[in-house]
Amino acid sequence: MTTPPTQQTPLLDIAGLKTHFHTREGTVRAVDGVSFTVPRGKIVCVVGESGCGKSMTARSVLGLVDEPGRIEAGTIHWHPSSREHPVDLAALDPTGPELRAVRGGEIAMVFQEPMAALSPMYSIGDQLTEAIRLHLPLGRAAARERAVHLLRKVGIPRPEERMDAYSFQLSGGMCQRAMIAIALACDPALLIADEPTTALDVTTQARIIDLLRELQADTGMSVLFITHDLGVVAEIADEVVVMYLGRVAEQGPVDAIFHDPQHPYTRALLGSVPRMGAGTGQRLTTIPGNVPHPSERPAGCPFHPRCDRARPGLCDTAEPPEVPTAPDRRVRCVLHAPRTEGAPA
Ligand SMILES: Nc1ncnc2c1ncn2[C@@H]1O[C@H](COP(=O)(O)OP(=O)(O)OP(=O)(O)O)[C@@H](O)[C@H]1O
Repeated sequence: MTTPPTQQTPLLDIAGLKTHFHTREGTVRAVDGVSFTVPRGKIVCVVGESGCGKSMTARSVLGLVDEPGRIEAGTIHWHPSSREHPVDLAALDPTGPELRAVRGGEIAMVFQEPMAALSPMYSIGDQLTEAIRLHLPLGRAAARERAVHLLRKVGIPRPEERMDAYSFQLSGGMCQRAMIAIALACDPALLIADEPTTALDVTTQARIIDLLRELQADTGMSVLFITHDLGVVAEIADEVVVMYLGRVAEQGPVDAIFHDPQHPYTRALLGSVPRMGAGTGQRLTTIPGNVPHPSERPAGCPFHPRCDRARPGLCDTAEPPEVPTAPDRRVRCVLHAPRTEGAPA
């Protein structure tokens, strides 16, 4: 029996994903039981402090986890409309042809450092044309025409001339636009953007965010956007996944997360950034301490040593399950866990 995806079928469905690194010092549980979905035509932002496992979650989707890391458990169901059946990307050989075809063809990725991601040895046009011809059956002239069209689409002025430029002749913002053009070369159903604006100045950052929003609306693709910056989340997200130490602390629609954060970690993150319209007298707070290394995960809820609402004897003993608090929201905190003996009212 065939099951073509409907608009309600998630494009990407990550369930119980565990990606660990087996090092000489011990096991680093970088991603430790992450579950969330990316709906069709939506922008999902994964947010959290450095080291929470955001990048490793994204890299796991594409089989780009470096040694000694590997996916230990979980599924990553991928169901674009071009496929009748979903495929579990976690079960594919990361170096095999099936995942290679998905990478860059059905799912594209842009990274933080556009200068480093582009080769200084080849022109922008050559790199773009190669990306197009790798996945589409186009001749040289047609691929070049598509390349110029893509450069224009990502807002690069005089695209015909820029085809011959090298990355070192372009600004950081222009390089990131070129990277986005390469990512769009094959009309991906999903674009994974890992901190794509972090290395750029604030004005350029805002322009790239606008561009990604426009491209998403224009093409209908989904975007999985990795960032530590809640300002960026507010600008671009439809849905938000808040990660802490390899797990999802809270997830839900962007308005709900910003107006009614339910996990103390989300509240603390929001308390550390200025809010628009809140005036000049607003008090910003910092989250005490640092994210522990995953190999030194605290017992119980991993956030409890930094949490202003932690209950001794409860939060430091058992980690609460992730529970729904609304049809489209989930949170992993004892404050929202089903009542158990000894739990706070
Ligand atoms: N090759 C590796 N060997 C061992 N541990 C690793 C390796 N790569 C990443 N890690 C660990 O995995 C954890 C998660 O890393 P990840 O890059 O996903 O975090 P992140 O939330 O994306 O942070 P950042 O914003 O700093 O990139 C970190 O504690 C990191 O030290």
